[in-house]
Amino acid sequence: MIACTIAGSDSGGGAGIQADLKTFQELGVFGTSVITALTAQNTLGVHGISPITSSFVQRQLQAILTDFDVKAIKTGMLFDATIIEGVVDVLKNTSIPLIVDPVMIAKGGANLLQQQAVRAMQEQLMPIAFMCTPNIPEAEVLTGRTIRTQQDIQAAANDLLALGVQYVVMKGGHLEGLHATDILFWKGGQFSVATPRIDTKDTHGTGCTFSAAITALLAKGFPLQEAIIEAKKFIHLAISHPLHIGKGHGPTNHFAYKQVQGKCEVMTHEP
Ligand SMILES: Nc1ncnc2c1ncn2[C@@H]1O[C@H](COP(=O)(O)OP(=O)(O)O)[C@@H](O)[C@H]1O
Ligand SMILES: Cc1ncc(COP(=O)(O)O)c(N)n1
Repeated sequence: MIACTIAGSDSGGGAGIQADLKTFQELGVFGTSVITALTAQNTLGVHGISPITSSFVQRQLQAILTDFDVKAIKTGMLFDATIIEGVVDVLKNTSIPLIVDPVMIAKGGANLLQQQAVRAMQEQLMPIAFMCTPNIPEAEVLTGRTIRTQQDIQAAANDLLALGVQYVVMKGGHLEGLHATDILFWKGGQFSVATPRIDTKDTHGTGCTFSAAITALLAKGFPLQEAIIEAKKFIHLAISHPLHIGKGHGPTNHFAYKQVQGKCEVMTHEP
């Protein structure tokens, strides 16, 4: 099985392209990659960004799609509107499921998406996406809402569905509570997955890893809700077995899922 990630490189190896490829590999999927930007990054923060031109992003993507039978594609850091437009231009005529992780701000505060690019994400990328996986701050930017309550989460998900994306996973890592709960929304329904919240500062790359796991599992042919449950196991195990690498917000442990053979309880709820 082959999957593709379109994202930024994290020299520190915990997020971006590197997190995606490690996750694909651990889940038994062959990973291909389109790099949108280089970041000089470690667990302490982003120390520089060098974007790739939109035309070279397109050239990478075309090289992959003209040769490989790619079963699912994810996007991460897209950096600017020209890159988003270039990616949309290539992907709009394919039927490969596209999972959009609308990466905006690194945990250390650096901007990974220019503000002027939000509109391109809303108006061009979302209509061709199968799924998007915003965290709460990203959902706030994409919808212009303040999100505090369950009603706010539902309203924001409805706004995103109205942009044309078929499924929205609202990630709950930034909310408070005993559990980290993520909710899958579609027009007319929802399904949630939760695991106990872990008290840790090693959360660099959690969002990239979770969306990469969903992408890999969809590429393998998992039904959607099972892919979400298994991806939740992957990220929970990656956070709960920290590697203690670096001096800042450490990466998650991509080895953990395979090492414990996916053993992890996920609470599910479908109202
Ligand atoms: N402290 C934590 N304990 C357990 N799971 C977490 C924790 N923080 C985040 N997660 C999970 O990691 C995934 C990524 O979520 P989130 O941190 O919200 O995304 P992002 O990295 O994009 O900010 C979600 O499945 C979320 O529920
Ligand atoms: C190149 C790159 N892409 C994405 C993230 C966001 O990481 P997170 O998953 O922690 O939000 C990052 N820090 N760097």
